[in-house]
Amino acid sequence: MVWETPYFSYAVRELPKGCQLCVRGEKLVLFTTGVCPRDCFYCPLSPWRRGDVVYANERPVKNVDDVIEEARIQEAKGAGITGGDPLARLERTVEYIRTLKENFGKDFHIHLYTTGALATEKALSKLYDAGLDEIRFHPDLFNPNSKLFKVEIENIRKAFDFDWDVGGEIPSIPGQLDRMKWYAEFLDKHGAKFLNVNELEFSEMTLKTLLDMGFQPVSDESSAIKGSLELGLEFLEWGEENTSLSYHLCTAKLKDAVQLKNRLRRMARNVARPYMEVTEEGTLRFGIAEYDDLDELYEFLVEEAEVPSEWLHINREKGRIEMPEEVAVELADAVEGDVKFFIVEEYPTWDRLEVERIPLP
Ligand SMILES: C[S@@+](CC[C@H](N)C(=O)[O-])C[C@H]1O[C@@H](n2cnc3c(N)ncnc32)[C@H](O)[C@@H]1O
Ligand code: SF4
Repeated sequence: MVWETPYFSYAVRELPKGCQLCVRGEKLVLFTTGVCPRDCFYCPLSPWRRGDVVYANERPVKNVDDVIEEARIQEAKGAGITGGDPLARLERTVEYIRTLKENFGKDFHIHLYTTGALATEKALSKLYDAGLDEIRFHPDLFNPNSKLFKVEIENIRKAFDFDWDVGGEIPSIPGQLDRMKWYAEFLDKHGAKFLNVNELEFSEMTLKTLLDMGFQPVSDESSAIKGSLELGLEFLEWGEENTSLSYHLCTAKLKDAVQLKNRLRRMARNVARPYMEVTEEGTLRFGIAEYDDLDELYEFLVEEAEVPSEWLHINREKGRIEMPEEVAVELADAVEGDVKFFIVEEYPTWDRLEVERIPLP
C-alpha cells in the first residue's frame, strides 16, 4: 500500500533511517563540495554553490570546527552529506564523517548522496571505514548519451559488498517512468533497501531549460513541476507490486513546510537571545532601532528612556540596536527624531535571513 506520511510525502514500506531524522529537522545538511562530474539539466545548485565550496547548513565552512559548531547549534542527531558529488573531494568528506562520529558518537547517523561516478572500491572502503551508515546513488539515468552511466552502474554494484544501507535517490521526471522502473529493478536485484524519489523542482538556473523541454510549474507559488508528483505516485504503486524495496516520494512541500521549519525550530532554541521571541515557524522575532550613531542611541535608551541594558544589544554589523518587540513598540510612540523602529523576523541560521520587517509608526 502507498501511504501518506504526516509530512506531506508518500511511502511504500518504511522510511529510510536518514529520512526519518531529516523530516524532524535533526539532520545537519553538510555540503562538502559543489564540484560534480555531471551536468544534469535539472541540477538545483545555485551559481555560488557550483565551485569547490563547503557549507554546514547555511554556514560557510573554513575548517571542521565550523561543522561541529553548526551541528551543536542544531542539536543534530545525524548528517546528510551532499554536493555536488561529495566523492569529488573524498579526503575532506571522509575527514568530516570521521570527526562527526568522534564528536557525537557512533549513533550519529550519516547518509551520503553521490552520482556513483567516483565510487571506486577504494573510495567506498574509505567511506565505510570512516563510519558512513547509508549511501544513496543518483546515476545518470535520464541522459541517453551519458558516458558516465555505465561506470556508475558498475560502481553501484560494489557498494553491496559493505555492511551499510544502500539505496537510490532520483528525481521523478515526467515521461521517464521506464527508466525509473529499470533502476528500481536493478537496485532490487542487488539487495538495495530503498529507492527515494524527489518531486522535480525548477530553480532560477534551470527554469528556462525545463520550460523549453515542455515542463510547466504546478502554480505561480510553487517550484514543483507539473506531473512529477502524479508520476511518482504511479511509480510507487508499481514498485510496491513488483519489487521489495522501500520507497519514499519526497515532495517540494515536505522540504519547505516540514523539514526546514523543524530544523529552524531546533536551531532557534539555541541561538535566541533573551529579548527574542521564537515563533511557531522557528523564526526569531524582536524589535530594532536604526540610527547613524549607535553609541549615542544606546546611551539615550539606557539613560533617558530607562530601558534595562540587558534588554538591549548593539549589532554593529547590521547597524542597529536590538530589543524586545514591546519595547520597540513603546519607544516608537515616545521617541521623536531620526531614530527608526521596526519589528523584524529572521531565520536563526548563520546568515540570519530576514523574512519580515514591519516599520513602527
Ligand atoms: C540535491 S541532490 C545532492 C546530491 C547530488 N548532487 C545528486 O544530485 O545526487 C540530492 C537529490 O536531489 C534530487 N534532485 C536533483 N535535482 C533535483 C531537482 N531539480 N528537483 C528535485 N530533486 C532533485 C536527486 O534525486 C538527488 O539524489
Ligand atoms: S549530480 Fe547533482 S550536483 Fe551533479 S549535476 Fe546532477 S543534480 Fe547537479
